[in-house]
Amino acid sequence: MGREITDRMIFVPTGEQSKQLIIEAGLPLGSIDALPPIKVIETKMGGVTALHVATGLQDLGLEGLRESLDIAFDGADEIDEDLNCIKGGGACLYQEKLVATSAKKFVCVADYRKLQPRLLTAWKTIPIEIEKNAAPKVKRELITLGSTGPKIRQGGGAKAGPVVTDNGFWIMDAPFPPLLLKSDLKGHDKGDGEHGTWEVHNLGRRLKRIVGVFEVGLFHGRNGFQVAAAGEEGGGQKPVAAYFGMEDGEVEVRTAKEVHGVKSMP
Ligand SMILES: O=C[C@H](O)[C@H](O)[C@H](O)COP(=O)(O)O
Repeated sequence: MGREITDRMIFVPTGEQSKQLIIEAGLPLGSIDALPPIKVIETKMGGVTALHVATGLQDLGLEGLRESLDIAFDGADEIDEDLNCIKGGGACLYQEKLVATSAKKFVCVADYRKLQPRLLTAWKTIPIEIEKNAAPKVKRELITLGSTGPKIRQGGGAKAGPVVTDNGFWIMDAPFPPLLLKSDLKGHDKGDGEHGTWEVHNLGRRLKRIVGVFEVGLFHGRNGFQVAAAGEEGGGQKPVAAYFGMEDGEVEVRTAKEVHGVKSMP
């Protein structure tokens, strides 16, 4: 893509690292809270004509709507056969989820080691962003839900004490047994933790309900195709496609099988 095209695009980062990459490449930098308005309205106030774009105070008055991103690209720590993802290995999960769900299409790019039949196969923990005062309570609840030995991520040699995210929160890495897909569910096991097993979507929703949890590093539920088919704006947490760099240098592409419209899912 030449400069004549990229200069007319806006690049929105998912964290500090990608922000620096965009700046260093000289690409137009945008921000997720400043996407262009869908329409510009002209109004008169006190005889003065003003262009009311869907920004700032107009948005607080819920009068404006912003454009969705056309496409979001990101990596993942693990991806299963249904394109559910674990993200947050680099502690950036919230902004990544914000960008993915603001994009009509989220495309995942990863190497072959990230592709596993089920989540929590090679990557053993779910990164969960938490408010630090809630850490003991969140840990207790995670253990109740079946997590064995959830731990607050430490900065190691780079920082004394816990890793602090871009949002000022901590990361709790929670191990769980490998997560089931909906197609795995049979008999009495609903994948709701009762039999020691969780289905991805069930666990993602359950973790998000814990008070003190800011965001969960499971990307599950709908993809962008399903959001569009439901007549909604924006995107889903799951990628519409994943590109895997294989060991032999080839690229394997997996595209989302679910394209039907589904409402009221994350
Ligand atoms: O917080 C970090 C993100 O979820 C990354 O996308 C993920 O950890 C994969 O990173 P990488 O492609 O560098 O292995």
